[in-house]
Amino acid sequence: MDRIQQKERKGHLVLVPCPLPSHMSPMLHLGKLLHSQGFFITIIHTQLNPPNYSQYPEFSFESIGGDVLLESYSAFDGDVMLFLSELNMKCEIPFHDFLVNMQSRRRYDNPISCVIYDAVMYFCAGVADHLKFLRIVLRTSSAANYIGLSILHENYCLPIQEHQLEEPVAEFPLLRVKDMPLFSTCKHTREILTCIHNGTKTASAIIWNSIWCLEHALFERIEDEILVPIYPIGPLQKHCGSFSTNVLSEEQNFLVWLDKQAPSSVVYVSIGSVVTMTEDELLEMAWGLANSDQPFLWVVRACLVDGSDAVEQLPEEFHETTRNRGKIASWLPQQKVLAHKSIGCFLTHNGWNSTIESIAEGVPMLCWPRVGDQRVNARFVSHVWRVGIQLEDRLSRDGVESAVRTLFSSVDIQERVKELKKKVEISMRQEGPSSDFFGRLVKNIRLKEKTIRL
Ligand SMILES: O=c1ccn([C@@H]2O[C@H](COP(=O)(O)OP(=O)(O)O[C@H]3O[C@H](CO)[C@@H](O)[C@H](O)[C@H]3O)[C@@H](O)[C@H]2O)c(=O)[nH]1
Repeated sequence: MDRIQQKERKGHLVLVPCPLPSHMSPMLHLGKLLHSQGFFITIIHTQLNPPNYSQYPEFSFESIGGDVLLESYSAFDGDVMLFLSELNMKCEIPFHDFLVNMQSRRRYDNPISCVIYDAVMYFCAGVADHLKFLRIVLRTSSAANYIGLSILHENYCLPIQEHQLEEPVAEFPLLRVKDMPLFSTCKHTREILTCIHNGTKTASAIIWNSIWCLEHALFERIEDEILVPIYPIGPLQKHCGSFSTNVLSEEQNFLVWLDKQAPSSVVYVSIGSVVTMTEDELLEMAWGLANSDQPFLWVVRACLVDGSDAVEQLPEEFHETTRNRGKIASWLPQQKVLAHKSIGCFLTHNGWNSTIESIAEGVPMLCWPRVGDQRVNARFVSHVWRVGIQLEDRLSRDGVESAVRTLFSSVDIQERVKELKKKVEISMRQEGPSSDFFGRLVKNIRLKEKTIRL
């Protein structure tokens, strides 16, 4: 039974997640947290990757654009900018109609007090402002990525010359030019970055799925520049540990296998939910793991290698060599895996969720960034927080083997990541920064609600 009864709930928040799985999940976690503070929560979603209603009985759901068909991300050949452009164009009118409809019913129903939307769903800004709804942005990537994108946006001078790649970025020397979060240069890129930035800078507040102890200097820099209150309340997935999803029985088998491995010995390998690799990279990764002599647990999604079943492309000789110490899964409960005592390192593409999940569990990283913000995150992991090693250059079996060996023998890196894990734990405690920022966020929304009612 809910601690707060339905009739006692006050304040109605409309949450608009982006349908990509790694964006959807932080927003749903945020919804759970806000619901625990007595708000009504309505989740707006598209027909693409709709959330599973039965896992969230406490929320209301509204599907917008019933007959507006959205193509899946893969139809855009991995071009996130083209995907976002299409997504925002198709959602704007249905979302407007939904809010107008809610406004006309406001005398009877619990009126909406605020729209909270993923920064990349930038159509929400114009609609909410036009209809005079309070709006707050959720950012699901790092503060460093935000700064990198702002610099790109203001100094748009692509394409970057080859000889500049190793140079530090003048406005942000923690990054080299080649670490900048460049996305595609599709004709909409500039327009999309402008929309995302303008929407963020003019919001009432920004919620960040990041952690004060990791990026406080950057948050201060951003706040000075844009004068919008920032609430770094992450890692959202960790706040909601108690709400963790069920583990399927086939996934349970992998956890049982982990139980049998030596402490801190297993290399966990995953490159997230959308990134793909070539057949050549798959083979180099496989032989690098095999030659490292460490046990490994590897997430090989069905669509990991474009156009064919990735597992079938692994040679029989590889399976033979690693039979007793390697496991391949199509999907795993990643947070549970990272928290397992047998995990010794995470070979990751450094998506932001994976990066903070790894830090939160004190697991050092082998960074193999592919696109966009992953390069920024990898640079911070390897050179700012110094809790990992980056695989530079073309992926090779020797590179993977030698990086795994170096990481397992680096006591410094292991100690630093354990220290960082402790700082994250402190952040999440009742008086810690993440909890404190969350408390302030709730107060801010309640205050604004009152102003709106007056
Ligand atoms: O077997 C698996 C593999 C992944 N995950 C989860 O899937 C999420 C993956 O998210 P992330 O690490 O952020 O990677 P992507 O799916 O690639 O995320 C996209 O969105 C992120 C947030 O904006 C960006 O940082 C990335 O660059 C972008 O590719 C994480 O929560 C993982 O725990 C699982 O639960 N099981």
